Amino acid sequence: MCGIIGIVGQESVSPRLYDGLTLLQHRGQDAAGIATCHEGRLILRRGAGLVRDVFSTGDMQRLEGTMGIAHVRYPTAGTSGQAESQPFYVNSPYGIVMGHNGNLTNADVLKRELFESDLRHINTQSDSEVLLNVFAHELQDLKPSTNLTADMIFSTVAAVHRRCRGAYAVIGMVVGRGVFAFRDPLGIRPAVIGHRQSETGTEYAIASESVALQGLGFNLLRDIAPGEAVYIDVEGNLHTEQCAQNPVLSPCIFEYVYLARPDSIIDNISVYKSRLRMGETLARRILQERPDHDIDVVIPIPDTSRTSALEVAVNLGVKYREGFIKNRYIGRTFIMPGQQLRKKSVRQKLSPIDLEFNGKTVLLVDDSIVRGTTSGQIVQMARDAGAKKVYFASASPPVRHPNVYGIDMPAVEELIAHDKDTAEIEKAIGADWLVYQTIEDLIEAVRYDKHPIEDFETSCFTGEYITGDVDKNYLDALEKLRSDNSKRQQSSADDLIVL
Ligand SMILES: O=P(O)(O)OC[C@H]1O[C@H](OP(=O)(O)OP(=O)(O)O)[C@H](O)[C@@H]1O
Ligand SMILES: NC(=O)CC[C@H](N)C(=O)O
Ligand SMILES: [Mg+2]
Repeated sequence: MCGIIGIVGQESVSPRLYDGLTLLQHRGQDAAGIATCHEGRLILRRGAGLVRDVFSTGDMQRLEGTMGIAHVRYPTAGTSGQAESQPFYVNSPYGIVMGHNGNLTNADVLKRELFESDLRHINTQSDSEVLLNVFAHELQDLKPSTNLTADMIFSTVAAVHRRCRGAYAVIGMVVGRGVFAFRDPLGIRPAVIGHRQSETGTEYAIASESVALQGLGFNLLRDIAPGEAVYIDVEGNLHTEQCAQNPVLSPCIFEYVYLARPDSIIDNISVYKSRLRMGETLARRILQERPDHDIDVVIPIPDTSRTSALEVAVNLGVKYREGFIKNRYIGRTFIMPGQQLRKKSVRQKLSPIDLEFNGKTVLLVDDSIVRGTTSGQIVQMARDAGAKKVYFASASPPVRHPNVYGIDMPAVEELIAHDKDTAEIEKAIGADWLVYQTIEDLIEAVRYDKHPIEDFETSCFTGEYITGDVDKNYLDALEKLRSDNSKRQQSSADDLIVL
């Protein structure tokens, strides 16, 4: 998952793009970029690091213009360095920049086609550069005149849908012409559009999550529909069109479990409320398995599990206590690159308040157990703080399968649950008792009350890949390329080339 944002405004957009990126920082901590357009020129600044580290005051002054796009990156392809930070740029036709959230599952085939038939060169390992070049090729293929129309953008997106597989929520800008955005035909990754009235006219913004629009003073209009494209021309006119043959809204359920901020609304569902309901269904399950439990206190593992843990406590009728304090200067652990860094950061990030553990039977609640990096260490920390017994509950089911749609969990062996049943995982993380949410309850908690979402992308829990093109060969190749081990080797290889 990455974060995307774009604005067509009446006044300078770069300060707002910057602020928007900080509101989307939880979606990507590795790299950031902003591209603006001023007097027919493109201004682009991108680099590795957190938003606050990438842009200097001087950069912000240079990023002039009333139209622009921006991106925060959490890589799922290629490396995490500056060269693959986004937005990407191609100079023809018109000059296009693009930022992408998601992951293409047919990037290799497309890359070959681009080279052999479309005569385009891809210079990185990033699938997003592939996506931009497919877009540019298809737009070029329309033999466009100097007058770029909304219909030409829509025909191009329709062609992108025909060629690309996987997940893509995209923000792009055509230099001097306008900003466009689109979502893949399954709407796996989120994107919303909002507007605001300024003294001189209407401004539009598009972002991965509504929290970014809200924070910038835009009113949420709606989600971009799966398969739909949106184009806001430089005059500020909004054009929209459905560009897919058979769109079926199937958002990634992990957005609700962990990825998104709780104060966002995705596909008309409040992430916060879905997490509260996850707590309710999890408590129901706990009571089914242990009607006569002896839990003294429910303790969340900050940050993301707080909302669900609160509702677990309320529904069990047990005290809720903040037993771990989070160091506010450390980011999200799960999206850090490399297991060593992730492991080290758990103890730097969380420290226990001993008196909440001492002599008590505690129920620790987390939103998910993926590699088990957090849960294993946290159970030990609870014991070291004097807990009598340590129970553990996960607000989502066991993560047993790689994700190929924009979450970097490529190697099945790295997932703690891949070859274990619940009793074995319980043992591996050192808990006295472990309970998981079921997939049925998770879906019920997110969908709630007959919400019209037809399907969810649930592959990391179920192994069912909704795009229908992910088989064992694909997963084996992905694992070879992107497991922690191979990434370590790749980055040392990169260093050699640079030297
Ligand atoms: O089993 P693991 O591989 O450890 O992954 C799961 C953990 O990682 C995430 O926390 P993270 O620290 O990334 O972010 P948060 O502060 O938003 O909870 C998630 O909330 C779990 O706590
Ligand atoms: N997590 C994402 O959305 C990643 C986008 C893209 N696949 C990249 O690696 O840059
Ligand atoms: Mg967490």
